[in-house]
Amino acid sequence: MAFVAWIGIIVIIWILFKILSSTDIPKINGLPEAPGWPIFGSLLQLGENHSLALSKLAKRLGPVFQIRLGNKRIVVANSYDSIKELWIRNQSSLISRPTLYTFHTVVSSSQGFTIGTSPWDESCKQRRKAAATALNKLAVQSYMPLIDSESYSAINEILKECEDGRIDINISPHLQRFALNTSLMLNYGTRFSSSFDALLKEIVEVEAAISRFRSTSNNWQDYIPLLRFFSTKSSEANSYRLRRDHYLEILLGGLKKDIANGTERSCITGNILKDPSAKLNENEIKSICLTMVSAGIDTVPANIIYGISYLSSAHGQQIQERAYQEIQDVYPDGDAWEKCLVEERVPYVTALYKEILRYFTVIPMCLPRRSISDIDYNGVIIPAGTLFYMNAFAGDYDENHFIDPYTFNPERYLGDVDGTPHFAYGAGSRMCAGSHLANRELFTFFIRFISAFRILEPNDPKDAAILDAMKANKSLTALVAEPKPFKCRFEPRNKKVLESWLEISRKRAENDEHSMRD
Ligand code: HEM
Repeated sequence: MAFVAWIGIIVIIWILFKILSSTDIPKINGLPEAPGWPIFGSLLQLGENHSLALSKLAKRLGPVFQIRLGNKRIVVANSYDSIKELWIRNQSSLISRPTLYTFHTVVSSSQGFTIGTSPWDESCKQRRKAAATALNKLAVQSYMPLIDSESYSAINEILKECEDGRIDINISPHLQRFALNTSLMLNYGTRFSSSFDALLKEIVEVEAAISRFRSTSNNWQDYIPLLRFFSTKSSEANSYRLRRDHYLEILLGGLKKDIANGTERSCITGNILKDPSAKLNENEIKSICLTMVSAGIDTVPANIIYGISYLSSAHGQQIQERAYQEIQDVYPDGDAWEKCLVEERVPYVTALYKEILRYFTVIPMCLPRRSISDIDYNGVIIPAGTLFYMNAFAGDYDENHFIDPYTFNPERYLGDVDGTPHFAYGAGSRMCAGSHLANRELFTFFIRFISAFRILEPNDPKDAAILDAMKANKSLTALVAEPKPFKCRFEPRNKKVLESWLEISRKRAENDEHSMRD
């Protein structure tokens, strides 16, 4: 009898073990698997820094392997070639996105999903199309006056604060405002006039918090349904959702009022709202607004801030001098300030921002995908419905593709460059829709900044920037890297000339303002 009882207990334990270790997709035959525990899968091994932990596993298991996180089975790609194979050659299969509990059920329950978090369906297709039209080359050129006035105002503020390079300053607030204003102007035709505006602070804080709910490493309840009963995350996420709803209402309400009064600026949402043929309903319009506000809010400033942090170092100063010389060679008469708005003709500065994008890869674990059809990967059949994670940081530091990847070297992007220079914008069918706009923002900013200032190390060495991309990230569990605080000095190269450039941009912004009101 006792023997039968023991058998019964063993069978129950075995069944429980099987249930707790089961996954949405069964084990994929032929693909290496990372070790894991019942219930948790590999969550415990991955810790806070998923990108780094997965890179270490890849050394043992090879560039592509399967991993179990709670009850989800995920295929992870960790090398340049494997990402290209899966994300680009199989892009029609990898066109969808998964829905994850925290972000999709709690954070997004009122304003809908952003484009970047929407599974592929007819509505997502329409929204992506509308966003892509509003972000194509021609459209982006028409937004350059905004980038002109926003970069003018950031540089003007820094000039006022820098005391000709004598004091150490923290430039983050100026650059966050630059990026946020650009997003808000593009989307709603509105802007903040001071870097310390309360609503600006609110938006930056809430978007950063929501970015943490979107990370692959911070939300165990996405993978372990049992935790949803105990987690305090849901109420936290809910409170950020309410705060976000509040400012989105203010922004959209303001634009609708401006349209009613005929005082609106030309902007993406305004154009959609006024276009009777746009086949988008209210929720889809809100989704696009949410996408535009959130997409560039942390990614663009993170790249600019990291870029400046590197340039302030001893090695960065050599890079600055080379960039300055190259700008002088193309524009010997000092008209780079103006010409950068209409053309991208300084290859070294283009190479510089590409290297910033690669070196800092501010979304180290790219936004997740879900496959909609089977994929044959080197003879292994990965079934439709599988989750895919791109370890973009690992791809961008792949020694088999990039020579000396840990060295910051813009020259790697001079001359003939592969069509996929890096994975900072992801890749394939759902690659970043705003990459052209972001590139233009980065180019304009660095041309103007390097023409305006010598960026120098701080007087106090303890405020110096950290140059290792991973170590310089304050928030490893967030979706988007957050630069750790640092200070540097800005010495105007030629104050008189700089003031004359600033005056031209200021006058132009003022005229725009007047012609809009007339
Ligand atoms: C340097 C700045 C930026 C970086 C590093 C960046 C990076 C990314 C990445 C990694 C993705 C996911 C791509 C994938 O799954 O393969 C993405 C998606 C997206 N980004 Fe960006 N982004 C930036 C700026 C912007 C801006 C300024 C906008 C628009 C105003 C924008 C709009 C979008 C949209 C709409 C998607 C979703 C695409 C889709 O799911 O179909 N991004 N971005």
